[in-house]
Order: sequence, then structure tokens, then C-alpha cells
Amino acid sequence: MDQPTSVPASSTARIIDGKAFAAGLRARIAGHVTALKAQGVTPGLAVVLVGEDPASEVYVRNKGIATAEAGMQGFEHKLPADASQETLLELIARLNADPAVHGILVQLPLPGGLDADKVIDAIAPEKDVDGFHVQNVGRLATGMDAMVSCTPLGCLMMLRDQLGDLSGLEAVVVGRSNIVGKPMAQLLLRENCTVTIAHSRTRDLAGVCRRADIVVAAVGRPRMVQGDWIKPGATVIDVGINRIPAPERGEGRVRLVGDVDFDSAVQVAGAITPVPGGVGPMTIACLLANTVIAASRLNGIAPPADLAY
Ligand SMILES: Nc1nc(=O)c2c([nH]1)NC[C@@H]1CN(c3ccc(C(=O)N[C@@H](CCC(=O)O)C(=O)O)cc3)C=[N+]21
Repeated sequence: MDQPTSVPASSTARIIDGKAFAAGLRARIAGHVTALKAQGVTPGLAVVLVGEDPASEVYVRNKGIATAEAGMQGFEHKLPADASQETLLELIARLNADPAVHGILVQLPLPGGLDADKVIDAIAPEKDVDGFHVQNVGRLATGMDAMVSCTPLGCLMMLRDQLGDLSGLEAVVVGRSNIVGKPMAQLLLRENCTVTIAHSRTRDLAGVCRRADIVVAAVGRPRMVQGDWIKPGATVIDVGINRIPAPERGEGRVRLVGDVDFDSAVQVAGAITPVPGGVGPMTIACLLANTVIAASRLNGIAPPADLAY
């Protein structure tokens, strides 16, 4: 590529259209689903929702729609907020044994009283399309074929699309969660980046971020990463989805913002993902991709090469 590696601070970043990228990925996935169906396999995704959090319900519904659009089967299981651990584990055992189900996702966080670690541990690793099971975490870390957590996978796809080869780049991941920060760091390491995992206790977080060619913000603090934390020309991936009050939209209204202060960062970065319309849509598309991968492997079929990361 003959693009400059950095751009003047006065220029405005390219805005990465995660929604369009995800639509393209989903179209490819739909093609793979057609091919699997021709071999007698209809990929099936089971989503388990415990309790009645309205945001979770919207998200679960969106997953159902995306699943159907890709030609897959969706199975939705809703349990009441006071469901017992035993009931939930029984459901998971049934889904593990169901040959029509290739992917199992238990929406997190779970209501109090339920032990998420035990629940994740009960999911058959081959059907763990979230990539949260220790077996998949360990497989990713040791370079084996794994189910990879959807959000980091989506971020990596966008980074590769923007930057091509990531070898030798300085990547700073802000946030150390098991679902985003840690697997993101593993993926970037596998791409030969020099990876730093920073977090709320990191000394001189701004200075650490300023070294980075790639910043992935996944701390869950609205607009924490400021424009002056960004090296001119860097690629910024904003994983945060924070609902903040938006009185300008009317009494009691909210809006979504990321973990990056978009308005200042867009002045400095080379490329940046918006919120909404960045990482979020890619997470759902990668969930479908993982379901196709799981359905293939469970049936002794090689997963589509363009989905394997
Ligand atoms: N086991 C499990 N796996 C998950 O992957 C998981 C989970 N639990 N619990 C909840 C979080 C959240 N999450 C989102 C995915 C897509 C959007 C998304 O598509 N967001 C849109 C906007 C949606 C809106 O307007 O509210 C966007 O960013 O453009 C949001 C949130 C997956 N999660």
C-alpha cells in the first residue's frame, strides 16, 4: 500500500462503516449457509435470555432477525429472572445434546444468584460461539483452532481491512475484560502487533495510548479516550456502548456514546469507528460467522476459509 503511515493532525479521520462492513460479511455468510444446507446442514443458533432487561431483549431480537436473514435457524429461550441455576444448566445440557443447535449463547450479564462462570463452563466448547469457555480461551492463547469471542473478532476484521498486514504495529487495548480486552490482545499478538493491555489503573494512560498505531477502547467509560491521547493517523476502534442522558432529545431520552470522545478523536485519528454503527453490528455478524464455523466443524466439514481467523 502506498498510503502514508501518518496524516497531519488537522485532517479528519476516515470513519469506518461497521454497518456496511457487517452487511457484506453477512451476505457472504448467507452464501455459506446455502452451501451448508445443500449438504444437509442448517446452521442453528440458540440464544438464552434470563430475565427481562429491555436492552438485552432488543439485542436478542436483533440476533434473531440476523439469524433468519442469513438463512439459519434461531432458537430463543427465555427464562424468568428468578430461574434457578439448575434450570439453566438443564437447558444448556439439552442444547448441547440437540443436533439442530450448533451455537449456544447465554446472554450476559446474568441476574444475581446465577453463576456465569459455571454456566459458561457447561456449554459444549464446540458450540460456544461466544468463545468464552476456558477451552476456547486456552486454544486461542496457544494458537489452536478456537471459537473466538465475537467482538474482538469483528474488531480484528475491521483492522485488517483498514491496515492490511498488522505486523510490527503498536497496539494498545484499553480494558482487560475476559470478553473483549484479553481476547483482543491475543488476536493482535497473533497478528504480530506489539501489544499493551492498559486499564483504569495504568499509569499515564494518555501517554501509553499516544504511542499506539492501533487503539482499541473497551473500558466501559463513556468518552474516556480523548483526542489528545491519539497519535496522529492512528486507527481507533471504539468498543464502548454507553447510554448517556440526552436531554437535548427530550425529557428522559438517552443516546449511545462509545468509550472514545469521538468529536476530538476524529480530528486526530487516521480512521475511527463510530458508535453506533461501528463495532456493534460486526459483533452480531461475527456471531453468525462463528455459528457457521461451529456447524461446519460439528459435521466434519472444513469451515469456509474466508471466515477462519
Ligand atoms: N453472551 C453474550 N454475548 C454477547 O456478545 C453479548 C452479551 N452476552 N451481552 C450483551 C453484549 C452487548 N452486545 C452487543 C452487540 C451488538 C450491538 C449492536 O449492534 N449495537 C448497535 C446499536 C444498537 C442500539 O442502538 O442499541 C451499534 O453499535 O450500532 C450492541 C451490543 C453483545 N453482547
